[in-house]
Amino acid sequence: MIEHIAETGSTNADLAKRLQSAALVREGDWLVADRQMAGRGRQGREWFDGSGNFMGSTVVHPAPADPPISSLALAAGLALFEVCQPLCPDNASLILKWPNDLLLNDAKLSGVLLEGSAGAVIVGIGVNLAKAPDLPDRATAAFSDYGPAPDRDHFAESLRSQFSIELERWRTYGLEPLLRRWMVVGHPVGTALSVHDSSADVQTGTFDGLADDGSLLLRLADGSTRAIHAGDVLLD
Ligand SMILES: O=C(O)CCCC[C@@H]1SC[C@@H]2NC(=O)N[C@@H]21
Repeated sequence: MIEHIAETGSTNADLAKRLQSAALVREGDWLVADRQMAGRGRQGREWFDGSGNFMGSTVVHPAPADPPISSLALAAGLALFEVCQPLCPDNASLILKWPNDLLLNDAKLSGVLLEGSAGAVIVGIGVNLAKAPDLPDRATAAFSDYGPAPDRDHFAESLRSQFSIELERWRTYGLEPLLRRWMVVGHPVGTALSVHDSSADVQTGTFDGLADDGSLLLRLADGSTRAIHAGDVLLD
């Protein structure tokens, strides 16, 4: 089920509140907002409130036999990719940047924020359908830069359905097929990139594939490889 809300602070915060008050938040259900006045991004950043954009959150209740929870980030990215790829203009390229940002012609089209709450994981997704924010530090894109913006409600329904499919695959078949698909639609091996962590440390190198748990393998200048479990990746 998709619940619509006209205006809120953050759909992630709304679901966290419900989980903390022991309200039942069912897996597969989504909360989608028309406006977000305090949208949250990764690493403490704000998420732009773009009217006509998709801004929504859902919940995953981890089961004991599930793959590592951090790998949900990759499953969410794949769901987004599969929904957005058919909407892409022919003259634009769409790739996943680790772990789950979509880049449309190298500019950020969408973001995913995973937050833990009361034993559940909240998966919040924002997609620039109708408007991209002007950001000082990175290029952004919206589908509307290339043609008419996709219908938000139709998009929400496609994403709800595809996310359920990816979640089911993640649970049933584990990470191996997911990682294989990610390698097809993500930035290629050899891509020069830098990883910025929350303490402002920067590591540079080239992409050397994904480890079995979904972490990013970074090849450093000295030829050694380091597994990156979290951080903000910028492609050079
Ligand atoms: O920084 C990122 O790339 C992640 C952005 C995630 C934004 C979405 S919009 C819906 C949900 N509610 C929030 O407050 N944030 C997420």
